[in-house]
Amino acid sequence: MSPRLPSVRRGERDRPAGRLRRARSAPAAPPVLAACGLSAGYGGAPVVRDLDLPVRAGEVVVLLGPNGAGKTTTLLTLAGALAPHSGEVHWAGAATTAPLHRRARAGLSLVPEDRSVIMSLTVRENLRVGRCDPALALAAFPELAEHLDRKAGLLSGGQQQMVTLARALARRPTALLADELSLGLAPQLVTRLLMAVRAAADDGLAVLLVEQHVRSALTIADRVHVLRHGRVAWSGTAAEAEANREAVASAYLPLA
Ligand SMILES: Nc1ncnc2c1ncn2[C@@H]1O[C@H](COP(=O)(O)OP(=O)(O)OP(=O)(O)O)[C@@H](O)[C@H]1O
Repeated sequence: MSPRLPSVRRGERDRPAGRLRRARSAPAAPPVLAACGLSAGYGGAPVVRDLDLPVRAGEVVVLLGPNGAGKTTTLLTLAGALAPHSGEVHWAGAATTAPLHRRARAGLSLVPEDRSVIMSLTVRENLRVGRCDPALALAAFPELAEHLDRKAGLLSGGQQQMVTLARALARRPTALLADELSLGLAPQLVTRLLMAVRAAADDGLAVLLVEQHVRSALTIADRVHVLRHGRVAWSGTAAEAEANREAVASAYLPLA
């Protein structure tokens, strides 16, 4: 999918950014999850290098970048699905090498790029999988209530993604890592999913979001990192990203 560049003109405020993003004035808390000098990849050569990326309780950090920049690799390494080549992942203030299932038990929720609903199960059954509290899932997405007895395979892509996200949120995680929630979805659904993520962050969840849908992601982001060729090419607050759209967009351009 082609990246959607942040091309909104200043002053064009047809999105609910101001309402979705909470005011942040408190001093920075220690991160729940952090990449510290992290390099990672597949086999010998690292795909991402020297990443420093803290994610704090109550904030949404968005990782942007062109195809192949290393966003998913970063997410998988932070989640414990990939071992770092060098550097460390810190969880709750200490370095961790725990695998994904142990990080999940400790409060990390990963929403991978492929919607992980079980198609042959009903929505109700999906919402009971993996220490999930169905009542919490329905609190996040009340619109799923009318589909509880439908097989997940019969839902639309957006509804399936709601089930995936509802389940992830209903495990009461302390950190949520989500890869391309918006992939292939209509803008209205993207907004709905991102609003649920923002609400969870406002309740204290630490969120790292990989997104191609830049404009939507900026509506809920607190901080933004742009990856290019496995390195951070640009970092700043969401307000700075909005004010420096050219700098952010240039990370998507091919090298001269
Ligand atoms: N399982 C794998 N084995 C080997 N190389 C991989 C594997 N997965 C990804 N890569 C390579 O690592 C690089 C970064 O991929 P990654 O998926 O992290 O990028 P991305 O920024 O998430 O891209 P996209 O936006 O296209 O999903 C790419 O060159 C990709 O081909």
